[in-house]
Amino acid sequence: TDLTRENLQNWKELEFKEYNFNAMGQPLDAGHLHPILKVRKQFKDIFCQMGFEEMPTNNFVESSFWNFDALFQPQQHPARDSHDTFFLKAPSTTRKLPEDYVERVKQVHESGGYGSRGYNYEWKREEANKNLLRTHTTAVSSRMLYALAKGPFTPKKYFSIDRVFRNEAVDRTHLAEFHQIEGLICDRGLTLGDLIGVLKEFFKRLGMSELRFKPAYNPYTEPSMEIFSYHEGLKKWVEIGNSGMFRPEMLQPMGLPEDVRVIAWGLSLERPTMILYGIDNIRDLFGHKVDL
Ligand SMILES: COC[C@@H]1[C@H](c2ccc(C#Cc3ccccc3)cc2)[C@@H]2CN(C(=O)Nc3ccc(OC4CC4)cc3)C[C@@H](O)[C@@H](O)CN12
Repeated sequence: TDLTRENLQNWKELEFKEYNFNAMGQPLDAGHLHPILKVRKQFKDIFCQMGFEEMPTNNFVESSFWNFDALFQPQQHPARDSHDTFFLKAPSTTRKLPEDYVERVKQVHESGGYGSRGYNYEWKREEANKNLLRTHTTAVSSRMLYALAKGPFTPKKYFSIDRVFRNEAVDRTHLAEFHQIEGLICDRGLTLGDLIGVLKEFFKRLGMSELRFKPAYNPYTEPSMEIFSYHEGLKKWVEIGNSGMFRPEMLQPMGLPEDVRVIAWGLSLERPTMILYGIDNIRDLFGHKVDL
C-alpha cells in the first residue's frame, strides 16, 4: 500500500498481541574471561588477603645483573647460556647499574665474604650488562629487596604474577614463556619453619591441604624445597612449586641487616589453570589456532 495519509492511520484498526513484559531477552552470546585471567585473580586475591603487596613487573626486558648476578647465580651457569635465555640484540646492554652494589656483587662471586667462599672465578662486567627477557620474576624480587636495603629496614611481604621467558624446546605442555607466580617475606629471624607454615596457609586457600617437601637446589636459595600436594582428582602427588631461603651471598651485598632473612616460593599460573579447567594441551590455553 502506498504511504498515503489515510493509510498511515489504519494501524488503529489492527489487532495487536498483548506485550509480555515478563518475556526474557534473547540470551546474548557475550564474551568470556580467559581461564588464565580468572586463575590469576584467584591467586592475587589470596596474596592480598594474606597481606602481600604486588611488585611492579612491567618490564619484560631485564639486565643479566638483576636476573642472575644479583641472585649469586654464577656467570658460567648453564641457565645463562643463549640456549636457555633470550638475550636482546638491541639494546644489547643495560644503561645503568648501582656501581657500589655491583662492586660488592663482583666480590662475593669471585672471593665470597659474609662467611661464603664464593665461586673463585673472574667475574665479568660485560656479562652482567647483557640485556635479556627475564627468565623469572625473581629478577624483580632482587630489585625490590635492594630498594628495601636502601632505607631503614621494615619487614615486607611481596608477590608477583607475570610473564617470564625461557629459550626452551616447546611441546604440548611447554611454551617458550609462562606466567610465574612468586611470593616472598622479608623479616628478621625468619626460619624454614616460617616458610613451611606460610606455604601451608597459601596452598590451603587453593584447596591443597596435604603438602610434602623435598630437598632441592636453586643457585639463589639455601635450603631449597620442592613442594608436593596430593591431588584428590588425579589420585597422585603433584609437584606444585619450588621454594627456599635466599642466600646470604644474595642478601648481604644488598646491604640488608645481617639478621634479615627472606623466604620465597614460586609456581606457574599455567599448570594450576590447566588442572583446574581440565585443559591437557597448552595450545588450548594459548596459541593462534582457533577451532571455529
Ligand atoms: C621451568 O618451569 C618451571 C615450572 C614452574 C615454576 C617452577 C619453579 C618456580 C620457582 C621458584 C622460586 C624458588 C625459590 C625462590 C623463589 C622462587 C616457579 C615456577 C612450575 C612449577 N610447578 C607448578 O606450578 N605446578 C603446579 C602448581 C599448582 C597446581 O595447582 C593445581 C590445582 C592443583 C598444580 C601444579 C611445578 C611443576 O609443574 C614443574 O614441572 C613446572 N614448573
